[in-house]
Amino acid sequence: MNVYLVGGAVRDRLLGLPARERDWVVVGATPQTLEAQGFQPVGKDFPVFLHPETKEEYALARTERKTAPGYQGFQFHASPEVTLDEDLRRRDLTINAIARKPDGSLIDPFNGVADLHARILRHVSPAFAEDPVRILRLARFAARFSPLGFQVAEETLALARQMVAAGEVDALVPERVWQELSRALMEPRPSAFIRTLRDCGALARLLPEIDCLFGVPQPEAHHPEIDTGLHTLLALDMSAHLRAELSVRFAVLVHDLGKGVTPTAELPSHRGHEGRGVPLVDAVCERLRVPRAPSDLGRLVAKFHLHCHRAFELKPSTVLKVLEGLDAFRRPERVAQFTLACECDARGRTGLESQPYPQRAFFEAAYAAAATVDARRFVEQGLRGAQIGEAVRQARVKEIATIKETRTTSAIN
Ligand SMILES: Nc1ncnc2c1ncn2[C@@H]1O[C@H](COP(=O)(O)OP(=O)(O)OP(=O)(O)O)[C@@H](O)[C@H]1O
Repeated sequence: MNVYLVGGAVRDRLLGLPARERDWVVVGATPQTLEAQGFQPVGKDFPVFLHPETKEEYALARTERKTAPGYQGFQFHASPEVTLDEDLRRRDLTINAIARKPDGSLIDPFNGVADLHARILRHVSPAFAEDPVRILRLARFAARFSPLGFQVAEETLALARQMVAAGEVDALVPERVWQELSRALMEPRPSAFIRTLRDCGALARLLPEIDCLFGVPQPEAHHPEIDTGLHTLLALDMSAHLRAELSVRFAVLVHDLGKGVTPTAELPSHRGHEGRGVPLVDAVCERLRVPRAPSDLGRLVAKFHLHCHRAFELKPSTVLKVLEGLDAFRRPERVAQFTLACECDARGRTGLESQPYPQRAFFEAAYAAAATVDARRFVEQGLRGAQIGEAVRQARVKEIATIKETRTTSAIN
């Protein structure tokens, strides 16, 4: 049997990037041969084994054939007769289909090295069309590698377009879409994921609420970039620039969905878009089965982002209402997440990328002050039931008012 290093580890080393997980492909072996050598089988769908010591993944060379739409519709064929070329042929991109022998020499039947040098994301073979998740992977690699100058090959985009037109992406199960979307959001340029999906028509099928933001104007005075879709992309890349966690990036993606349903007669103004956005965020989250933390934050940022921008104009009681809306007194981490998403929104505008966003510190300080109010004080004073809640609220408002005053005074000084 022969063993080759494949996939991301080979690609990233050629790009001079830090090493990540190593995947191996085994040619000329049976599951029994590997098990006899101490490899442990993992997963029931794939012929994959763990190395007895390194615990790295070794997959038997395999071919696969689509039998039905969707995730489960694949038939794998792994046998000692499957060649390395056959295994590489069913991989997604040429840059992911380079193998390295233990002696360091490369086997590169699909010219992945040339595409690495030319900075091209190109599909390996027509087999690409058999699994629609490859479109999402393509877009995700664009999000990762476009800062290095990578572009999607025209022929790959054309193939992706055909797949979308044939209804292929409609068969994707929500878990696979969310898995790719959530990974793509964590890449250095998440906007390239959305752009690639848009370029091949997949965005309209998977995230129509985002797709319809493109071409929707906003007031130029607030948004020099004008287009709502473009603003969303700028805000998203800002979230990557500020190294935000997943929930924040997802919230940034969906914060302006309400602008997609503004009545035409009201454009370019979007009065009330926050409220209109919430049910759309719900729809996306339900459809893609988005986990609780990002979906909750997405809803909250859609609903309250203008409050954050206007922090200094708000009455202390309104600041408290926002904090309560965030459930901040039980979920304190929400304050930093919410305000960071709002900063990405504010700085995700052409020419305003470096502007300061003091609203964040203000909200944090207002929360910290309000959180010092201790209900026990009012119990000791003899208050009962609803009276306690009201006293706590008033004390919190007072604390926030003090913060507001100091912040305003220091701004004047
Ligand atoms: N759906 C797929 N279709 C075709 N090939 C795939 C698919 N998923 C994975 N591969 C192949 O398996 C390899 C390993 O997959 P994996 O998802 O670990 O990505 P990777 O390229 O190692 O990148 P990452 O850096 O994200 O781990 C890929 O490089 C690719 O060759």
